[in-house]
Order: sequence, then structure tokens, then C-alpha cells
Amino acid sequence: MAGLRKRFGATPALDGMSFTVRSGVVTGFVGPNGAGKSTTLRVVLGLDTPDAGWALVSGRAYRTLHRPLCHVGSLLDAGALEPGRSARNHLLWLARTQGIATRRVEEVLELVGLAAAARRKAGGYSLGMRQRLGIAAALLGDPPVLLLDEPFNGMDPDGIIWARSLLRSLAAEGRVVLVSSHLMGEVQEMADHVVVAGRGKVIADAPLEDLLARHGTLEAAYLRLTRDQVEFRAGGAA
Ligand SMILES: Nc1ncnc2c1ncn2[C@@H]1O[C@H](COP(=O)(O)OP(=O)(O)OP(=O)(O)O)[C@@H](O)[C@H]1O
Repeated sequence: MAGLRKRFGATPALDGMSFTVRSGVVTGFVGPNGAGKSTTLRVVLGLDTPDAGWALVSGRAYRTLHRPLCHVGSLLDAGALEPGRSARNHLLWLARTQGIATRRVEEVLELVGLAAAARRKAGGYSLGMRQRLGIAAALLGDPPVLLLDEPFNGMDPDGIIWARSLLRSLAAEGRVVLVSSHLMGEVQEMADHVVVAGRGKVIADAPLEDLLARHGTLEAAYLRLTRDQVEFRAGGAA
């Protein structure tokens, strides 16, 4: 994506956001609240229209993709589910809209550890289970590109370790894997490359090892790089 700009009324959300995500590695996408991470993902997925700039997935605009779930899988909001529908029916419905075989639904349920709970209503799922279901939906079309917004939220430690290793193995298969998170320790464990956003643009785009060599930890790098970027701080003015 390059030169993305987007305002919501008087609020600038993106102010020239530009970066390219490489395949074969996990890229962490970090930045303070309101930095524009979710808006960037929404623009890439055609859910928000930018005021300027462009975003491509595998060289094409999302809206021109035929069977988009087979090109890019995404997890934006794990709560965005029909609560009365079972996990299995949710995935079957998604699969049907995209011409994906029913047996793939069973495969992804198995892959995310929800096979035993697949007939329960998704509305009764814990947040961690919903995240797993969101990851299952993202993987349904076996896409070469994965965009995940805070997938670790609500996951227990076992879930986080599982998700980390899943995302690393998906990247090792040659996929593009972009993961936004506020958990610096987790991103440090999982990512090979890190994009740091602040106030709607990129303030660092570097291999994890370069950030660690310079700052010691990703948390230290993050705090240093975003020092002037935080609009709101708990406890009032900084
Ligand atoms: N639909 C919307 N209407 C109005 N303002 C919005 C909308 N979506 C995003 N914004 C604003 O755009 C800015 C960027 O928000 P965005 O959610 O992209 O940031 P973020 O980096 O994902 O934040 P967080 O870490 O809190 O999830 C914020 O100021 C936010 O309030």
C-alpha cells in the first residue's frame, strides 16, 4: 500500500500510510491506540475507502478479487458473529459463498482446536474461542495472504503459544502474514519484521533483529519510537 490517507470527519486516521508486507515472514504491526492500524487493514480489505493512495493484495485491489477468501484471509473483529449460529454453520455459510468445499470446514475446525465445540452456538463462546473461530474463517480459503488484527486478545497462554506457532508455520509456507498487536513481548517472540505506526503513518519498518540490536527489546524500541506519537495517556497530560 502506498500513500494511504483517510479522515473520519475532522479526525485524520491515515496520513500517508505506506508499506509492503513480504511473504515468508511474520510481520508485526504495532503502534499506539488510534495510530491507524485497523483502518489500514480495513482499507486493504475494501471495507473503508481511502481519500488518497492505494492498497493491493497480490497485485490487485481487494474489490476486484474473485472469491476473495481464497486470496486473503482476515480477522478484524472476533465478535462479528451471528450468535445463534454454530461455529460449524458459520464456516459452512462462509464456505458456500466462496465455492469452498465442505470438507475444508472440518479441516480448519480441527486446525484451530474447535472440532469438539463446533456444534455449539458461537454466541456462547469465550473470547479466546471466538478468536480461534476467526482464525479458522481466515484460513478457510487457504489464502496466500493473512491479515490479523489483535488475534491474541482474550487468548489464554496455551492459546497464545498455539497461535504463535501456527502463524510462524503459515509464514514458513511462504504466505504473507501481517499481525497487529499491542503485546510487545508476543510480537518479539513471533515476528521477523516489524512495522511501527504512529498518527496514520509508518514511523519504523525494520527487521526485528535490527530493532533489538539498537534498542535491546521491542518494548524499548516501541516506547522510544512512539514517544511523541501518543495522543492520549492514562492519567492526563504527559
Ligand atoms: N468509523 C470511524 N469513525 C470515526 N473515526 C474513526 C473510525 N474508525 C477509526 N476512526 C478514528 O481513526 C483513528 C485511527 O483508528 P484505528 O482504529 O485505525 O487505530 P488503531 O491503530 O487500530 O487503534 P487501536 O490500537 O486502539 O485498535 C482513531 O482516531 C479513530 O478514532
